[in-house]
Amino acid sequence: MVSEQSTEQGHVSVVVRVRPQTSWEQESNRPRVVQVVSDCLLVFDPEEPRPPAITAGFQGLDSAPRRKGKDLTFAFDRVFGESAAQVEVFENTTEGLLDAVLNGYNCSVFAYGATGAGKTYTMLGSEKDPGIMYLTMAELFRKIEARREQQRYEVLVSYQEVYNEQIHDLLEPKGPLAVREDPEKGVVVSGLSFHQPRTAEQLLKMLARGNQNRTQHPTDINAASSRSHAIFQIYVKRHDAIAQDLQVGKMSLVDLAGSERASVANTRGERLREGANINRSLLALINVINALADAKSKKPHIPYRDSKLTRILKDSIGGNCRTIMIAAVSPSVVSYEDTYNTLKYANRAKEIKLLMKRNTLTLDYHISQYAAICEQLKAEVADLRGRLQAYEGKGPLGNPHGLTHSGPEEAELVRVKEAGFGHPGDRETEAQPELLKPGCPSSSLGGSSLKQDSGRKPGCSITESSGPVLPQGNMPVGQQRMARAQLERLVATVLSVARKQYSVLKAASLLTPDMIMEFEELDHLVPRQSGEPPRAPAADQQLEEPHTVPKVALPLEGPRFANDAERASAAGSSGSPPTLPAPSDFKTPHLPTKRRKRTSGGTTPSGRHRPKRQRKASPPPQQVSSPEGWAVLVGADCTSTPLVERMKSSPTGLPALPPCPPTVTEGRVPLGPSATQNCSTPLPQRGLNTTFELSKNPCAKSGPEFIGWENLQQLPNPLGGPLLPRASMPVFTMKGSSIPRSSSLASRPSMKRRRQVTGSHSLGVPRSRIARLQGNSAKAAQTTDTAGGPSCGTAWRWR
Ligand SMILES: Nc1ncnc2c1ncn2[C@@H]1O[C@H](COP(=O)(O)OP(=O)(O)OP(=O)(O)O)[C@@H](O)[C@H]1O
Repeated sequence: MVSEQSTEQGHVSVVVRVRPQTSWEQESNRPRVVQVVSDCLLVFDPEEPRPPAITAGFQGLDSAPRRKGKDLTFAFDRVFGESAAQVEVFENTTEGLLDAVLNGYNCSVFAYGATGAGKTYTMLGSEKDPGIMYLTMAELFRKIEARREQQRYEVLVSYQEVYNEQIHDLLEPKGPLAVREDPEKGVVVSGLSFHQPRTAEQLLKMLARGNQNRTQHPTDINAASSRSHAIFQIYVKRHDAIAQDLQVGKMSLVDLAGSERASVANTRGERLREGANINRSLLALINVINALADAKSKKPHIPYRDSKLTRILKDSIGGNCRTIMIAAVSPSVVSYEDTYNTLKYANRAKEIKLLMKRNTLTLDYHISQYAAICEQLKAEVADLRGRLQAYEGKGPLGNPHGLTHSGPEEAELVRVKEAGFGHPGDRETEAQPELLKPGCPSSSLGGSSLKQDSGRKPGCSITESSGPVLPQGNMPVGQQRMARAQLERLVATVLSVARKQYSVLKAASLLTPDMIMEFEELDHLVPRQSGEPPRAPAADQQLEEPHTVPKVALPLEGPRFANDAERASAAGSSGSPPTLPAPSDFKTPHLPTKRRKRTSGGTTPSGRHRPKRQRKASPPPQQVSSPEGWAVLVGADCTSTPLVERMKSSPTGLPALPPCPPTVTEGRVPLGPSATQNCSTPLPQRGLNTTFELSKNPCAKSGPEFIGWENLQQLPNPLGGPLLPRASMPVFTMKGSSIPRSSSLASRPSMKRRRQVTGSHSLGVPRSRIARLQGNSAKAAQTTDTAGGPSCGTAWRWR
């Protein structure tokens, strides 16, 4: 692919070279019809008396206007008189193009003129007096040598002729070659050989050999008349060591066959046919020149296809090609008409406009990009190797990831690390894996959730500050106790603030039943969070070996209290922080009714409108077997409540660390009453063990300190069954205020939707990475399936 980087405008340069008279012209004392006035001016057929020098051998020139001078003045870019040396012509024409060729431009030099006008002499020259082709190559090699340190060049040459409308390779003669146009390469002569001369001397030999293959035949005008158009092309490929680009310049040196008049050249037979083809192709060239000169539009029709010559030279005449036309003329009156026509066409060619564009192969840009990509891939491979070695070094044999537990959480943790989140140098992703705690769902580790540090669900990282918390699976017992102590202090602080708020609101009579309920919940939950020693062995086991905990139903809640006083007494005796003062105006019997109304939408007893609960995405709540008994409604999730919003906006600025409800499961299928709650109640027929598991979080515990607000938090069963408790309804949630107050359950569908979205989104990031690590992808996928919707942080975001 060739790109065009820079352009230059200009016109075709036209120079005229007047050859010296031949010996027989001198002997015949023929009058001159060309007078060189200056380096740029000549006068054709000047008005001056000429002696009648027509001899008997040149009857064909009798019609030449000897007496009647045209006296036409032509101006060209350069005019070389009869005494001009080859080097002078070269230095004032082709040499100026060499730099352009070396910089990736196309250039061409044509020698145009009548037969015997000196075209071949100018272009090829002789061994003693080499012409432009040789001088060009010699200078080209010299320039390349001078630039050797900056750039690296390669030179290729080809030499072909167009004879009788057929293309022949002059350096490797074979059959006629076909010409075609390649959309990327331009004009291509199929089968044309390219050669790489190392020195100018090699090139000179090549030219001599090629010229021997060129079709030449003597005519009356030229004893060595070239019967073909010779095209010598030089390709210069430049490799720039700094810019890493590749530029290819092409120079075409063309020695056209001379137009001839059969009557003058006295051609017959084959020579006559040759002359006809020569003239036809030259006519096509003239038409091309005229069309290019007359081109007004951007895409004029140029009749390149009228001849093989013009087809080959399509990209070497005007346009994107610095072009120099060397018009060779004879000064003798014998070539009066030919000289006149040549000067006219040369003068016409001056009008051809050029728009030179540098040819740069974009391939080299790709190569430079490949180099960068290779370096990037190398770095990535090295990084992956290092991480793999780190995993292998940590873990026991057969467990390359250093996991002591085979639970899904570790697999998830590994998956996240493998997904690149722990990439060195990435501060955000470096820190995130440390925030991971076994039990945190996979979805919380996704890209989006990683960016929202605060989005982790409470309990996933137990810390008073924002410092990282090591996964408990790897955390020593001492550290776990310290973390727990921090949690207790934090919860105690939060509880204190809540109490103050409660008192203020109560004094201002601003408490609503929902708020009361929420404070009650807080009061209920906090003691369990705030450091009560775990009672159930399973709970301790969860802390240290969370992945060995079997999936069991949650235990029953603690004993019920008949009233607030009893509840407060029980809480105080348990050693937990004092509970909230029980609202005296709290009427427990009202709440079931209120709940029923709320679930069906409409208006609450207080007159506020409550949105209708969206049951569609919510799993069916567990039916309670007995009105007196509590079943843990694990489907309740951590959703936002106004209390949290108020606390977040509290002047204390304390972080609202929400307690965590018992672990929820993927399906959010409510857990049936456990044996300790109601041994006679059969468990639901659905696969509880596959859908429920206990949270490692101490807040998941339920026990004696659970304040019996059964009536307050009973919810109507949509199936018409007994009322459902919402004991596990979280107090601190993260959702925005758009969620209706006290609508934790109502927000469950949205939570589920959010979880689904989060899960898919977050998993989308690692998935592509995992694809590279086949050995772990299946494990990760399995993890997602088995623990995809569990407890903490699945869709939790701090807002
Ligand atoms: N500048 C010059 N100085 C000396 N001799 C020249 C010069 N130009 C041409 N000649 C001589 O003129 C004769 C014809 O020149 P040349 O063969 O180059 O003509 P031509 O244009 O190539 O003719 P044709 O088209 O038939 O091939 C040759 O003998 C050549 O040596």
